[in-house]
Amino acid sequence: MVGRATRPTALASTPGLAPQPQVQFSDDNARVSAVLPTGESLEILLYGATVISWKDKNGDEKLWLSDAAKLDGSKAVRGGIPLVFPVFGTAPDHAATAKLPQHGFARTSRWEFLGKSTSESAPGQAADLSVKLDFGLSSPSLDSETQAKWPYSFNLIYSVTLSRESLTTSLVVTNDDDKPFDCQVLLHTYLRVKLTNPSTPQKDIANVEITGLSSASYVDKVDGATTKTQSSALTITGETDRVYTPSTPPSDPVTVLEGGKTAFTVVRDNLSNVVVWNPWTDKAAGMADFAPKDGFKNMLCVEPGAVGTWQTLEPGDAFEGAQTIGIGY
Ligand SMILES: O=P(O)(O)OC[C@H]1O[C@@H](O)[C@H](O)[C@@H](O)[C@@H]1O
Repeated sequence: MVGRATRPTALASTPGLAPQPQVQFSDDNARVSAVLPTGESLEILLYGATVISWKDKNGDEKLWLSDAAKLDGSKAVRGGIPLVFPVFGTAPDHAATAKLPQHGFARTSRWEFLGKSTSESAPGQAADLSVKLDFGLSSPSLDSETQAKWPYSFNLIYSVTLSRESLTTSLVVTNDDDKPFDCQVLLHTYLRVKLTNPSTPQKDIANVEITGLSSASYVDKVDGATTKTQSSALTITGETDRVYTPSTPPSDPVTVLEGGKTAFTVVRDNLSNVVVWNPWTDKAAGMADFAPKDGFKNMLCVEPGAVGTWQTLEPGDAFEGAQTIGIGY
């Protein structure tokens, strides 16, 4: 296991040599943050290992976080990137997970910060660093109530890598038990829709288009869980809650366009589903931690996951899934 990292890192200097740029880093035992020498930054709560902020070099926030999100560990965070494990939604008909709350317990458990590592994008490119932050959660650290509801021995390692143009989040689930277990995982990413394209009159979700899902089948959760096929680019014009199973390789990006320009690309690794969610007016109004109430116009959840079926992990087996979100304009 990687040791705990030390507190704020400053520029390193060697007598006679110019200081080498380094990643600024802090850990106050509740949240961990990192800033690259080039200005990009990241903030992660230990509660849920929830990424709550990701900014580009200009300080522009890339993730949507509700103004009313609870950040004190009393409720799953409304925004950022909550982690869904071991069940997506609820599964009343799946005996082993039936007792768990919506989206499982990973997003409401306190994770351990395992450490950080930095790397150069290319040898000798010291100014072009990326940083990887690792977090862990395993069965003994769950509260007794949750342990009773899901009595399996498991280990989760969640790695969040910030580089100049992208954010990668990767989850490894290991079965440490002597019996198999079933699980689902999902990276519940709230992208911020901000439209900085000056030629676009309406600066919100009305001008967003999602490509890369054409011809994918999906379960439409707002239409009685019927299965449909996406015919063209997806636009958001009302409550949207869909579980896509693209037939294209996970490395083919799902692209979020704002006013015709690429705002985000989402590439999956070993995750066969993409959930697209926007609560729209009524659902947003019904969520106490959703603010402002018209915030649905500035957010879009694009959630890579493995949720269409159960991943059955035999003792000692591991499952790994990841997303890389690239920044467009
Ligand atoms: O309110 P929660 O538990 O954070 O869930 C938010 C949404 O998460 C999405 O992933 C689900 O598809 C939706 O059905 C759900 O409403």
